[in-house]
Amino acid sequence: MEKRNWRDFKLYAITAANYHPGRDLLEVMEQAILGGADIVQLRAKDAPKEALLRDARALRELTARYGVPLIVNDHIDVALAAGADGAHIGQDDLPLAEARRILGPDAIIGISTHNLAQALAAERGGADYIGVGPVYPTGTKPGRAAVTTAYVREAAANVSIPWVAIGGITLANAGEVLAAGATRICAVSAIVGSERPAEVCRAFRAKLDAARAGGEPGSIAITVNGRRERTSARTVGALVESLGLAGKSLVVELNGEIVAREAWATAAIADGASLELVHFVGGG
Ligand SMILES: Cc1ncc(COP(=O)(O)OP(=O)(O)O)c(N)n1
Ligand SMILES: Cc1ncsc1CCOP(=O)(O)O
Ligand SMILES: [Mg+2]
Repeated sequence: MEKRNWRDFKLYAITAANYHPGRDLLEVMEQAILGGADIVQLRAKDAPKEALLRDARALRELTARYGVPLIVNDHIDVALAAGADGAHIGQDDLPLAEARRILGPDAIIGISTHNLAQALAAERGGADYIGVGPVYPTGTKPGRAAVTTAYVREAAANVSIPWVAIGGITLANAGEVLAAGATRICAVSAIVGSERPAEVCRAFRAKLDAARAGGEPGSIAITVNGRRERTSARTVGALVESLGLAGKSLVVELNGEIVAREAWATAAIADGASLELVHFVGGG
């Protein structure tokens, strides 16, 4: 998969099958991607290796279809075997230099950090991105002390590689995390534990976009009715919603083809897409 622009990610979704019993992992993660998650991590702490590899391969296929990077948590061997884009390691996992040696120079390697000294060490050591957290206490990693938004502020002021705030982040407190200087958010339970992961992701994206409006990382360039615009929407439905046209009498043409209303929710918009939106006003 192409690594182009992966650094522009804004919304990082991590798997956790325990939060969606009875629902398929791929279905949940596809919903997250359709809602605007632009990087996906496979994290399954207790899964046997065989099951982990099976899920990694299935997620590889799914994420490649949407051009979304796939990261595997902890297991460098599974990341390699599944052809993932990279791996995420923690302070107690395989050292960064070893992970880099195994995965190679092009792999995306992320590291968890809990204070600024760790963040600066990760930066010096050649990490591609840093996790900053847990910002709040979270049932996904019970017993871990929260670093609070104080560390988010420190990261915002001092870290120059991409970094993502993680831990206990929900739609209710995301504003506080963004106000502390985060421009990227990672969530597990808030996304995959929701009945409607796509809606939650869209709402996170709206907050991320509102916090840093205009040509920000994660947005794509599209043409709408002849005008060049940037958007974080990845489907026709999300675009229509973001333009305040949901529920209106509308015909949508995507790259010269009319998109049936039933297909709006899944019709993907890629960078460079051209759309015509014809809105019928009044009538009768
Ligand atoms: C994006 C991101 N940030 C932090 C973590 C946590 O990694 P780690 O500290 O190794 O803990 P486990 O996830 O392995 O329990 C992460 N996975 N992803
Ligand atoms: C994996 C991880 N690392 C730090 S906090 C965390 C869990 C985040 O999960 P949630 O978004 O459900 O709080
Ligand atoms: Mg780990």
